[in-house]
This record gives sequence, C-alpha cells and structure tokens, in this order.
Amino acid sequence: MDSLFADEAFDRRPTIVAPGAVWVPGFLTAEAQQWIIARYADWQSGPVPPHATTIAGHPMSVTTIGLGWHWQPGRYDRRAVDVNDKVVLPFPDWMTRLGRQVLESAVAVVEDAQDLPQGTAAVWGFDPADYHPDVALVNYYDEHAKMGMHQDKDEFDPAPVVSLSLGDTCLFRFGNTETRNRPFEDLRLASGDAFVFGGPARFAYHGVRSIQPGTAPDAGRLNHLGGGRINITMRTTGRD
Ligand SMILES: O=C(O)CCC(=O)C(=O)O
Ligand SMILES: [Fe+2]
Repeated sequence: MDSLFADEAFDRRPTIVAPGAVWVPGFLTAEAQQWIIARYADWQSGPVPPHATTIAGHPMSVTTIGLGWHWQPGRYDRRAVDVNDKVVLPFPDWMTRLGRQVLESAVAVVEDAQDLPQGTAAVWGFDPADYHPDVALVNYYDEHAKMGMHQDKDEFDPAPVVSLSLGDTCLFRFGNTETRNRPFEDLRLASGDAFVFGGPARFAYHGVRSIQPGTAPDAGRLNHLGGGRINITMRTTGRD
C-alpha cells in the first residue's frame, strides 16, 4: 500500500525541473486532449505514415510523424527520403499558438519562483510572442516503447523545445547537458502535461524510461491505437 499512496501523492504542481526546464502538469483540458488525439488520426493517414526512424542501424521503438520537416539523425528534409519520399504535412498554425500558450505558462512559473531573479525567463529564451517553431515530431509509444537518453541537437536555432504528452503516462528522465548519467530528475508525464526545455537546459540529455499501460484518463485514451502514448515536441530548426 505504501507505494500506492506514494503514487497518489506524486507532486503535480508546476515545477522547475532544472534551470531552463519547466514542467506544467495538466496544461491541456480534456477537450483539447481529445481534439489533438483526433488530429493524430488525421496525420496517421499520410502522406507519410508513422515510421520507426533508424538510428545507428537500429529502428527506434517509437514511430514518428514529422510536421513541417522530416527528421532523421543529423538532418531535416521536406521529404521523407527514407520512407516514401513524400513531402510531409505542414506545421499547423494552431500548434504555434499552443506552443506560445505553453511558453506563457512556463514564464508565469518562472516569475513566481521565489529564488530566481527577475528576467530569468527572458534569459532562458522563453519569449512567447517571438516563438516560431517550424517542426513537430509526433512520437507514438506502444506499451513497450522507450527512448534512450539523448540530446535534441539537430536544430540550428536555440529556441526552447515545447513538449506535449497524450495518452498513457510515461516515466520521463531529464538530465544534464554533460552526460547521460546523474544528475537527473525522473518525473511522470501524464496526458495533457506540457514540458519546456530551453536556455541552459536546451541541450540536456533526456529520455523515456517506460510507458505505464492503462494510465490514460478517459479524455486522453488512445482508443483507435489500442492505448499507448503520443508525445509532440515542437522545435525551431533554423533551416530553410
Ligand atoms: O516522449 C517524450 O516525452 C520525449 C520525446 C523526445 O525526447 C524526442 O522526441 O526527442
Ligand atoms: Fe528529445
């Protein structure tokens, strides 16, 4: 029973996980979660299907859809050159607005923090009005999928990454910019949670340790996929 109580008591207040990294639990309403999950069903039907990206000769356990750009390690292309050579879907305007709203929430969290000087959010590059993401990597995790510790470093523009989670909860690890190892923080990203990493955390190692099957709330259940988790990360490639 102890562990059950510990789970229930798990702290889900907005948290500065590391300098530059802000977790905003419950950012998306139930309606917004359902609406974005329905958009995922649209994206799945193409032109480029969800695919497992190959890294160092091995397929990832997640499948990915790129909006705006198609990602492979070390490169972004407009066409899915390693899948079917089709041009990817555009980056949606609504996602830019959503990304800005997440940044506004993150700025408020930083401004509320007692131990941080005024202007910290700006120093971290959290500038909602000037946020222009041009790619979203939309990952689907089945109950067995994971993502090893890595840096998001294929973008030339240091703007923050905004991450949104839908579906089942995952155990997420957010570390440091130097190594894949300690110090790191483990947290549970649940359906509707937002997470921002920019400034001093922009190139921190991070990964997904596990998916917790059957943990999605009703509004976040990925029924048409038989469960699992979707993660969307918006980035600014700095490419043209
Ligand atoms: O699924 C997540 O929460 C993280 C995804 C991620 O790190 C990535 O797509 O680079
Ligand atoms: Fe990442």
